[in-house]
Amino acid sequence: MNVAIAADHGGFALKEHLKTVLEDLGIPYTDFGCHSEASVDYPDFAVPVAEAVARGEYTRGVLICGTGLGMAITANKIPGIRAVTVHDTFSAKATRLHNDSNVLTMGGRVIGPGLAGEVLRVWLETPFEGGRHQRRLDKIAAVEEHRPELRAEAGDPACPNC
Ligand SMILES: O=C(CO)[C@H](O)[C@H](O)[C@H](O)COP(=O)(O)O
Repeated sequence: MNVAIAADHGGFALKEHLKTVLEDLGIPYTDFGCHSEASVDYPDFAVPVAEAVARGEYTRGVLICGTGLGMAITANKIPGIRAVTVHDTFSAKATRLHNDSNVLTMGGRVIGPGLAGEVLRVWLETPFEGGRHQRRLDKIAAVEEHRPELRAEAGDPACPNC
């Protein structure tokens, strides 16, 4: 397990705290920036982290902006990325069990450091359940790959022309 972490200015302070949580958990990480509260653009940080996770260089990505939303929108443009914005531990557990999410985003203007650290810990420690959930992830991958034959094989009723 290793983690790529990044933030924009709205998430900088929370990123710094989450790095201490990763250190306490003994999980190695790389900080992709930013390195201050000076205004920056979140896509410039979401894309390198998402691409590094998609290439398999990191097991998981963690992206923090003001809300977590811009980071998630951007990261989900990268094939193979399942980025989720999560601010509670129930969803953190569920999205790992069911979605095998590989990028977690949070908002530094939304959540405090204590709960954010707990969300991160639960998200990192919960395994993917597989089974029926893998079938659903296969359908997402088929859409992402623009491969209607995969959607047809998967019996996707939302793809009537497959
Ligand atoms: O992308 C976002 C919203 O979906 C993030 O919260 C950004 O951090 C935010 O938009 C930055 O806003 P700012 O006014 O430039 O600080």
